[in-house]
This record gives sequence, structure tokens and C-alpha cells, in this order.
Amino acid sequence: MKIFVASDHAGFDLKAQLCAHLSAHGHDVTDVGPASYDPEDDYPAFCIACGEQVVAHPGSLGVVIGGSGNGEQIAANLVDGVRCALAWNLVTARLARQHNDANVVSIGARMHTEDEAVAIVDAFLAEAFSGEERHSRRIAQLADYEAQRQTR
Ligand SMILES: O=C[C@H](O)[C@H](O)[C@H](O)COP(=O)(O)O
Repeated sequence: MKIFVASDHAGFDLKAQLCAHLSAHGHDVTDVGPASYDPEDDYPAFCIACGEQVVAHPGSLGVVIGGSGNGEQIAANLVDGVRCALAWNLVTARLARQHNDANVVSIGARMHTEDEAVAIVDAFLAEAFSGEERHSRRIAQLADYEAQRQTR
């Protein structure tokens, strides 16, 4: 699977571990940045770039990582076509795919051990959208709003 991963300084170490883990498991991983640790860096540009890459590569998925994952989720969701979910355990990770067809997952690196965070991402990547009508209907409503916003 093609996977794009971004972080800020708070998620930088986890990003490195996650990219290595995902590559070792056969995924085609792109580290969207930052390329080096800067304790003063800002998450928006990296997370927006990650979302843009996911939208530009249909079928791919993205991971954005920060301290809490909150700002990273907010940033990624500014990109049209991105549905980014903040996952904080295995259940929320799986539901993000099953119910929301999320194409990006946000992780709070300060909220978990690295092993826990990697397991949450693995759970997200392994799950599929259920395709159930009620979930498709709700996702279509979000896409409709997005399309209308583009014409305003
Ligand atoms: O929602 C934002 C993320 O959690 C950031 O990683 C966090 O705000 C960074 O905090 P600081 O600049 O204090 O390390």
C-alpha cells in the first residue's frame, strides 16, 4: 500500500519508527516531512502536504503525527478530499476506516508508547470501509458540502 507520513517535532521520532516499520512490512512509504528535527517547527504545512499527496494518489492512505494529533487532524482536513480521523486506540482506528472511510489517520505521539501508536496505525491500515449504505450516505453528505464550498 502507498502510505504518506508527516509529523511535527512532537511526532518526529515516532514518524521515523513508523516509516521503518511500515517499509519493513512491504508498504510503499513516503516521508512527507519534516526531514530533520526542529523543536520550533509547525505542523500545518507538513500535514496539509500529506493530505494533498493522499488525494493525489487514490487508494493511498496518510498518517499525520503530532503531540496530541489534534492540530494535525485539523490541518489535514483542510484539504479537499481528505477525511482525517484522530485515532486514540485500536477501536477508534478501525472505526475510522469501517464507518468513515478515513484516508488519513492522526496520532498523538505524546499520548501513547511508540509500540501502542504503531499498533493503532497498523489497525487503521488493515481495516476496510464497510460500504454500508448509512455510512456511504453520510460520507456523500460531507463530499456534497465540500463541492458546494468550492463553488462559493
Ligand atoms: O495539536 C498540535 C500538536 O499536538 C502539536 O504537536 C503540539 O501543539 C506541539 O506543542 P509544542 O510546540 O509545545 O511542542
